Amino acid sequence: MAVALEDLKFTLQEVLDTFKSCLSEHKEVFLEHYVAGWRGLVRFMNCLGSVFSFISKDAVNKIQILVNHLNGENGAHYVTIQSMVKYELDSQLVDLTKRGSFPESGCRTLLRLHRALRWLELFLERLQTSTEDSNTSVMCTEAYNESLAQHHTWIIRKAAGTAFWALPGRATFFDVMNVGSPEQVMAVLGDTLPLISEVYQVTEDLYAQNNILELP
Ligand SMILES: CCCCCCCC/C=C\CCCCCCCC(=O)N[C@@H](COP(=O)(O)O)[C@H](O)/C=C/CCCCCCCCCCCCC
Repeated sequence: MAVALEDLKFTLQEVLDTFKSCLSEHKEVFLEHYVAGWRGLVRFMNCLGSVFSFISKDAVNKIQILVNHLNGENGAHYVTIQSMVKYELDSQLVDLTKRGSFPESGCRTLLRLHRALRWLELFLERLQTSTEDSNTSVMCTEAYNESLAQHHTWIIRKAAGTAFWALPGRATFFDVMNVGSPEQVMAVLGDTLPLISEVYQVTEDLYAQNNILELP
């Protein structure tokens, strides 16, 4: 039986390794590794239960759009996020003010994942400073309200808010990360966070310089 990549067992270490290989020495972000990082995260979410499947589906859909660009005839332009942005803007392949001809542009699709990466950064920051009594649903909701929620419709915010209450407690959450004791989880989080933050910031700066942070 064929098993989808997203259904394989998650280890946080793998995601760490993927984000490590995301940045070139010139701070370019390799799209292939960026997408692989998201695939790892979706695997993690799939371990948390079917209540998250509407989120997972959207993420998988966006990952697939980017993979299609990477594997398409213009794939050479999609090696890094920088080359993708330049190519799509120079070739006028991006809807800049309202949705129209290019609903699957790499720039708008990646922007959605990029905003979600900010949620992840904020959530992991909270996890890293959490204690045994901390509530994962509260941490997740706070991180969401400070980031992604601002870009979502009321109905999505409600659905996401409801799903967050189904998150397992901190101990189970750490188990699913599959890296060992809580101390080891903290150590891996300490390694992971700066990498994720750097990838986020490089992408944010690139989008800001090109004035494409609000693509429809
Ligand atoms: C290291 C381990 C700890 C944390 C692991 C977290 C794993 C999270 C994995 C995936 C996160 C999902 C990313 C979701 C991308 C959402 C993109 C988006 O904003 N899409 C909306 C806009 O798209 P367009 O309509 O403009 O094309 C779309 O409307 C969204 C639909 C689905 C709902 C999205 C809710 C996002 C909640 C993100 C938090 C996930 C919480 C997971 C629980 C751990």
